[in-house]
Amino acid sequence: MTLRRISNSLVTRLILFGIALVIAGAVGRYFLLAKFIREDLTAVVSAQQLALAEAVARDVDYKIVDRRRLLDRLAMTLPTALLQQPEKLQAWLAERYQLNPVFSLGLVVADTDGKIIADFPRLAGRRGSSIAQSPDFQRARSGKAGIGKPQIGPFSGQAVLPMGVPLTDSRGTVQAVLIGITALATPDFLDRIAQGRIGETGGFLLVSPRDRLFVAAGDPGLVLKPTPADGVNPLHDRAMNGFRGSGVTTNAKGVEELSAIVGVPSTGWFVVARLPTAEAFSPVERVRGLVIRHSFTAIAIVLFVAGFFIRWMLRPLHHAANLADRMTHGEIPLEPLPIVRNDEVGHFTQAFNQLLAKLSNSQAELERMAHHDALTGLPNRTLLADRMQQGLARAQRNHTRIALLFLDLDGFKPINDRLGHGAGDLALQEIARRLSGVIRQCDTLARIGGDEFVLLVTDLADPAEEGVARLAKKCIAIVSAPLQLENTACTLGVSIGIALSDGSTNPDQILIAADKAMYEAKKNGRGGYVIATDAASLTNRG
Ligand SMILES: Nc1nc2c(ncn2[C@@H]2O[C@H](COP(=O)(O)OP(=O)(O)OP(=O)(O)O)[C@@H](O)[C@H]2O)c(=O)[nH]1
Repeated sequence: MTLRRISNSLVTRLILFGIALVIAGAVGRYFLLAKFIREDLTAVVSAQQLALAEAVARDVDYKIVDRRRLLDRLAMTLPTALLQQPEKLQAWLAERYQLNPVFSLGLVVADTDGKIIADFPRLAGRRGSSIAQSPDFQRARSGKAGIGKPQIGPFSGQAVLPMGVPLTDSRGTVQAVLIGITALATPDFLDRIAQGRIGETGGFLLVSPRDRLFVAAGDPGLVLKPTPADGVNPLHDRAMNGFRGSGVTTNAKGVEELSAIVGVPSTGWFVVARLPTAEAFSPVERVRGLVIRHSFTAIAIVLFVAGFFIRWMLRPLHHAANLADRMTHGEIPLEPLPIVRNDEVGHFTQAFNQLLAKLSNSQAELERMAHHDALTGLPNRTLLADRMQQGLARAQRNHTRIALLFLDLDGFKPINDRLGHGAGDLALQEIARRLSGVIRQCDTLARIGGDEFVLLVTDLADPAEEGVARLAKKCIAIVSAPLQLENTACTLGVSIGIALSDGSTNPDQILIAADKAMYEAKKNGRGGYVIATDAASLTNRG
């Protein structure tokens, strides 16, 4: 099979069409399915992230509020008289600290000048030092309680969160400042941020927008580091400006993340629950992989199964085309093709068979027209020649003789002239019918001209002359019987020339001899017959 034939093949085209459909379906599924799943996952994962961030933010808020309340209570209950008695103040702080050590790096009291007058637990160098320059001290000194900036503590060297509250006398005058300091790494403080994991690679961040730094993070290296500059992470920028909610963004390290942002009311901070989209949307990639693998499977099915199936479906068509080819080349006779199935191929084969039948009928009709006279339906000159050939051959083989009776009507022209051509046609048909009635089945009556008929008689029994003479008389009698044409009685006659042959002559010779004899009969006065006398010469002439 040549490449061209393969490329033109219906099977090849159907298979390619099937593959194209599979690929189109796969591409559609690859993009649409992935899009829908990603959208759905975004909604689901965002809701989960928000719930997680919400829980963590509430936890952080609770711990901050708890500390602030404790600090406020301590400030209210601290007797101002102790401010003048550092040792007692120190003992008072120790007692409170031991009762509730949430301020892991201690409680500190500074006088109005910023000098630390008591602290517990004691840290080297803390007592006696000045924190006058600290904004947290200054805020509390001015009468406002508040949460300070997360920072590295100057005495502990650890990341800490200071909280300050003013100590006032009965008139409301600030007498000192009480500061509680919590190490950010204190257990059960921000550890849900530091240790919390979302999925395999996600986690939490705690951001202070006021201070533009990370308060806590899953990555310890980020703690107290400044937040990214504006423009680096669009979602972070929005969060810094007050946005709370979820979205997909690319972080400072270039990783795409799905992040949910929830505020911590007591501090103005916000918690970020983040999960890289590569992990959040991993089902999308799995679905894509699945679609691609299934597409290959589908293509394999189209190639192997559909390929065989289509070949099987079209095999009858292929077979029918082969048979039709062979019929065209004459290798097998024209005959109906087998109808294998009642499908389109079967329908096509049936239509072909009907066309073939119609062609065969037309061919048979043409054949008949080529060998018969249209007016009378009798064999014409061509068929007569063929029959003569066969008759002569048989006579020679069987040592019998044949006779050719050349009949020319007498008085036919006047019928035409008087009654018209139509009546003449009717007369010719009636004569043909009458003559057909007197001949044997094996003889041939032909019409070879206007009013000329030839009767070929084979297998003559001896004496042949007597037999043909009887036949000629019978023909003369039957033709001469009156005719009724156009309600007019008419009479015709016939002159007959007869030639006999033993089979050694050719058809033309015997026809010429019979024709000549017919002219003799005409000359003799019409209505009779003449048997060619030069039968010997007919016999002998080659
Ligand atoms: N109606 C009809 N006439 C035909 C047909 N073929 C030939 N003829 C006519 O038949 C006539 C034959 O002429 P003739 O042989 O002279 O007729 P006739 O009167 O029998 O004369 P003789 O044969 O000499 O006895 C002519 O007028 C032809 O035109 C035909 O198919 N139908």
